[in-house]
Amino acid sequence: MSDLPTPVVFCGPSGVGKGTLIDLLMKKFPDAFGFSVSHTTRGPREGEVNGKHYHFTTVEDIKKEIAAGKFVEYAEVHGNYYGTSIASVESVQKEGKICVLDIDIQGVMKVKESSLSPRYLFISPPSMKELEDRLRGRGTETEEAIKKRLGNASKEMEYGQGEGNFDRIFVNNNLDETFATMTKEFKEWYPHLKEA
Ligand SMILES: Nc1ncnc2c1ncn2[C@@H]1O[C@H](COP(=O)(O)OP(=O)(O)OP(=O)(O)O)[C@@H](O)[C@H]1O
Repeated sequence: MSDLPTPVVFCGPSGVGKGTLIDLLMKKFPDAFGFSVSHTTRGPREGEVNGKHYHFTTVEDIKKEIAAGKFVEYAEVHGNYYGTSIASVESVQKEGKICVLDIDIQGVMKVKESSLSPRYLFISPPSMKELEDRLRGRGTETEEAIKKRLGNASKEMEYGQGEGNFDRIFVNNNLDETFATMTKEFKEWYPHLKEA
C-alpha cells in the first residue's frame, strides 16, 4: 500500500469539455494536479525540451520498454509512437500531486491492462447535437476532422456508458454545474485538496 495520490483518468468524446474541466480544477486547486510527461518518437520541435515537453526516444527503445510493461498506455500515430510511462506517472505522484491522464478509449483499455489503478472518469455530452455544436463552436478543426470526431463519438459513448467501465460519469451540460459537482466529488476522494 502506498499513500501516493491516486491518478485520475479523464476520458470522453472530443469536444465534450475535458480540457476545460481540467483547467478549472487546476486553477481551483493550485499545485494539486500534474500532467505526466509523455514519451514520443517524433523529433523535437523548436523550443521543446527533453524531459519537460516530452521524453524524446526512438522506436526501437520505446518498443522494448512497452514489451517490458513499462508503459501504462501508448498509441502509434502516423508512424510515431506516443505513450505514458509508469515512471512519469510516478514522478508526479512522488511530488504529492494527482496525476491527470487525458486519454481516449484505446488509452483507457491499455491503462486497465497496466499496473496503474487510477480513478476512471467519463465526461459525456448532454446530447450528440450539443457535442457537434461545441466542436464547431471551438473552431479548431476542419469539417472533415469534425465529422471524424463525431463518428468516433458514438462508439466512445457506448463504451463510456458500459457497465463497470468507469467509476463515475459526469454529464457536462451546464459547465458551472458540472464543475461544482466535480469539485464536490474530488474533495471527497482527495480530502487534502485546498482551494485557492
Ligand atoms: N458545459 C459546457 N457547455 C458549453 N460549452 C462547453 C462546455 N464545456 C466545454 N465547452 C466548450 O466546448 C468546447 C470543447 O471543450 P474542450 O476543448 O475542453 O473539449 P475536450 O473534451 O478537451 O476536447 P479534445 O478531446 O478534442 O481536446 C470548448 O470551446 C469549450 O469552451
